[in-house]
Amino acid sequence: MEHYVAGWRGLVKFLNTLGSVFGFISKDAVGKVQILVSLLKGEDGSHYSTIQSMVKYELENQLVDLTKAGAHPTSGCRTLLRLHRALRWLELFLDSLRTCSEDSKTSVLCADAYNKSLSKFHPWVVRKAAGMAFCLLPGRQAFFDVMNVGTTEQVVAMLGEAIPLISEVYQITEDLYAQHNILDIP
Ligand SMILES: CCCCCCCC/C=C\CCCCCCCC(=O)N[C@@H](COP(=O)(O)O)[C@H](O)/C=C/CCCCCCCCCCCCC
Repeated sequence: MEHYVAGWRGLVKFLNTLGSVFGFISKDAVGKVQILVSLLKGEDGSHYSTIQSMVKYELENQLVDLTKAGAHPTSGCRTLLRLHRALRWLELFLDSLRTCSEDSKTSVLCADAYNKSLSKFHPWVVRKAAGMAFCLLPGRQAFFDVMNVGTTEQVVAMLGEAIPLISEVYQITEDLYAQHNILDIP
């Protein structure tokens, strides 16, 4: 969990460099990361050291609203599920950035990745706001420059190593949530 949270913190830091138009996205992600950090550092923190232990603890102690929003709007399982869904967007987006041609539009790549993943969980107003923000994304080269990894070839190689790890984390979480039937926490 500590590493999961650290990963998201790094991503949010990157997002914040893209400008205030992404502030509403960053704010939501920061809020969710903060909830997980509070749980991890709280008095029951030992139960939050892994995603597996969190799921077991919260389900065994009825700390998750399973069918309708109720007493546990900030459960770890619910909060992490939102970030988990966003991780699929990230995986798709990074993979398209890695494989696209130099003149591809990042706004289109980002929107495609979003439409294939996260968008189905968002209401109309969030989808519209996200779509508008995507139009203000910098070009592929600017993305790569901010990453500060080196030449385009080096960034592409780095992404080639990172994406399978993101996919693995995504799949392990997806399987765990499916096994406990908690992929639809409201
Ligand atoms: C070389 C490229 C590196 C790319 C690095 C990208 C860094 C991205 C960092 C953060 C991604 C944002 C994560 C957003 C989490 C959204 C979680 C969510 O779905 N929340 C909604 C549901 O929450 P509840 O209401 O149920 O608690 C919430 O309603 C969402 C509100 C904000 C809008 C979310 C839009 C998400 C768009 C994702 C694409 C981000 C675009 C970034 C462009 C780089």
